[in-house]
Amino acid sequence: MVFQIARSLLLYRPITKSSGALSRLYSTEVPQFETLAISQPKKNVFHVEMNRPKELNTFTMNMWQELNDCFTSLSNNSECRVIVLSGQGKHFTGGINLQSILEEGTKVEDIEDIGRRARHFEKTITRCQDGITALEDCVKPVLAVVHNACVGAGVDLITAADMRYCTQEAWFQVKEVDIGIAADVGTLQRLPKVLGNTSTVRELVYTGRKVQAKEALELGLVSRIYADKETAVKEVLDIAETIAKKSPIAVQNSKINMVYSQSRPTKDGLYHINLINQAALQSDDVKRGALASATKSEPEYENL
Ligand SMILES: CCC/C=C/C=C/C(=O)SCCNC(=O)CCNC(=O)[C@H](O)C(C)(C)COP(=O)(O)OP(=O)(O)OC[C@H]1O[C@@H](n2cnc3c(N)ncnc32)[C@H](O)[C@@H]1OP(=O)(O)O
Repeated sequence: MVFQIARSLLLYRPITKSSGALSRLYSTEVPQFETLAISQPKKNVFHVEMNRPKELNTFTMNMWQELNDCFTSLSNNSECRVIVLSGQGKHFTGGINLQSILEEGTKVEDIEDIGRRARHFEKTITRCQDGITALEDCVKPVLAVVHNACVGAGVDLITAADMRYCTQEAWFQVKEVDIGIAADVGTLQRLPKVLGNTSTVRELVYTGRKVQAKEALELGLVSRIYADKETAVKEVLDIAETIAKKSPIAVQNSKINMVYSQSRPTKDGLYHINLINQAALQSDDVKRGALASATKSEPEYENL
């Protein structure tokens, strides 16, 4: 009986493309970038590839900005439910472009006052931080696939992703100490949470030693190791597809709450999800999901 009522409710509310007010909020337009390539290999699954293979996907000022623009845009793109992030070419990334960091230094040479020079760097560092934090702020899950080198800023980047996978020849290096800086775009804050261990993190941060794929798996930095990049991308796209078929309300609110809860007391996190679910429990997705579970059918959900 319950299911008959639920079914009739659903029949009167067919799935339509977002329109009217919703379409003003959510765009399906996919912007183009110089440093990133975006494709849609599966329904509701987007693939973002760092696209500077000749430069080993090293981070320039433009790339930090484009990462921010890209993930902000996909967060608001209703067609997109899950994002897979990888790098084109030989390595996932060689970290910050060393030329670009030296150039940033020369930009302040004409500014005499230290306070004003500092303000210049404040803006630069914020721009870099925002490029990484955009992955965490993006309400769609981000699944990173690392092959070969993942150096410096690459570690900052993947620790802001939801899940990490790698190939068997992948390696990771918190290398900032070797270029004379304290990591400032997220590794120091996020890696301890990812690994659940500050002793190992501090060792990696202070020594800059390389972590091979096997150790990365043991430490919990990655969830799985694949034989090669082609297999890794294919398998991770399949995981992404599984997620993309779930309720977008459930998946996205889970991410929002997990990000919110990661640096707050359990009680605050519980209150936050309580507030979210006061509205979300009234969503069509609950009716569709419950009905599909009860009838062992495949639910379809409206984009979000
Ligand atoms: C406000 C800022 C916040 C952000 C901070 C971020 C900090 C960081 O990311 S720290 C880490 C910086 N990156 C490095 O120190 C990487 C150093 N490079 C390497 O470890 C290796 O080159 C690498 C593993 C990436 C690749 O090794 P492979 O054997 O495959 O190639 P190579 O022959 O070493 O390099 C090929 C050419 O690429 C140039 N190159 C490598 N990395 C960078 C880089 N990060 N920036 C600019 N150029 C890079 C390398 O010099 C070679 O050039 P060439 O000799 O002209 O062929």
